[in-house]
Amino acid sequence: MSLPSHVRLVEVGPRDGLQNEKQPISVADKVRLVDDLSAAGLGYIEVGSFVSPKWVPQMAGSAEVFAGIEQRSGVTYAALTPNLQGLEAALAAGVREVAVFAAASESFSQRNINCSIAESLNRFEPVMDAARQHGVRVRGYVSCVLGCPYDGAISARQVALVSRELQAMGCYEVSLGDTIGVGTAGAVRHLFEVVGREVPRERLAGHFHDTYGQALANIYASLLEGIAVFDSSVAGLGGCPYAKGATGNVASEDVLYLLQGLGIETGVDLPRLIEAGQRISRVLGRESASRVARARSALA
Ligand SMILES: CC(C)(COP(=O)([O-])OP(=O)([O-])OC[C@H]1O[C@@H](n2cnc3c(N)ncnc32)[C@H](O)[C@@H]1OP(=O)([O-])[O-])[C@@H](O)C(=O)NCCC(=O)NCCSC(=O)C[C@@](C)(O)CC(=O)[O-]
Repeated sequence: MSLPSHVRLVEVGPRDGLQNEKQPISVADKVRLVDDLSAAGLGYIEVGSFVSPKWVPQMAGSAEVFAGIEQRSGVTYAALTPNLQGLEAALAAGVREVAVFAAASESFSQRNINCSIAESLNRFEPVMDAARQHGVRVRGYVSCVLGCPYDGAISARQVALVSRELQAMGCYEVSLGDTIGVGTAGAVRHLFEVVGREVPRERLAGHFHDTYGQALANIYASLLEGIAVFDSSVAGLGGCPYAKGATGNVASEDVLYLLQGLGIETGVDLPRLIEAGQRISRVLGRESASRVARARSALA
C-alpha cells in the first residue's frame, strides 16, 4: 500500500500530556499552550477533559481553559467526556467536539473509568444521543490495544470488537491507543489488519506512547497499513495515571519530522511547534522529551 500524501495530527498534549502532572499548572499556561499549538498550524487540539476532579485533578480547570483560548477558525478544540455529566459540562463550556474512551482490557477499564467494558459502552449511549442532538461530533478511543498493564496480552480481535461498537454507536473515528507503549511494528500491522475488517481504515487513528521507544516505528507501520491520523503530544508530554511507568505520547515534533522526511503534508510548522514544546517544558521545569527539539536546540 502506498503512503498517504496527507496526515492529520491530533495534538493531545494539553490533555493526555498534562493530565498526569503532579504540579499545578495554571489555566494561563494551559491557554498559552493551546494557542501556541494552533499558531503552529495544528488543526485538531485536545484541550482538556470533563472527568471527575477526584480522579484526574489536573483537568479540573478545563472549562476555564476553553473560555480562555483563542478559537481559530478551521481548528477543532476537543475534550474527553466519560459520561453524560461530562458531556453536559463540556456543552456548557461551548465545546463542539468530544471523545469517549473505552478500553480493550477489562482491568484497565475498571481502573480508568470504574466500570466494565460493556458498562462503559452502555454509558456512552446517552452521551452519543445528547451529542447528536447538539450537533457535536464524537471521537472514540480504545486503550490498551497492544497490551495492558494489568491483563497483559490483548487480542486484536477484542480491540476490533470494541472499535466496532464505538463506530456503530456513532463515533466518526476510533483512535487505537497503545497506552503502555509495548507494541512493535509487526504487531501494529496485524492490529490494523484485524481491526480494519470491522472499521474502515480511514476511520481509524493511531495513538502511540513511546515507553519502549517504538512509537515512530509503529507510526511508520501504521502508515503502511493506510492509517493517516495520528495522536501525538508536543514535547512528548504525558503518561497515564492508570498505567504505572507509562511515558508520554510520542512527541509531535518527532512525528512531524518523520512525516516531513516522507514528503507527507500536515500543515504544521516545525520551528513553531518546537517553540511551543520548549515553552511548556520551561513551565514544567524540565527538558523537552522530543528528540528533534533537543537536537535543534543543541544546534542553536
Ligand atoms: C468516569 C468516572 C467519572 C466514573 O467515576 P465514578 O466514581 O464511578 O462516578 P460516579 O458516577 O459514581 O460519581 C461519583 C462522583 O464523581 C462525580 N462525577 C461523575 N462524573 C463526572 C464528570 N464527568 N465530571 C465531574 N465529576 C463527575 C459525581 O458527581 C460524583 O461526585 P460526588 O457526588 O461524589 O461529589 C471516573 O472514573 C473518571 O472521571 N475517570 C476519568 C479517568 C481519566 O480521565 N483517565 C484519563 C483519560 S483516558 C486516557 O488517558 C487514555 C487515552 C484516551 O489517552 C488513550 C490511551 O493512551 O490509552
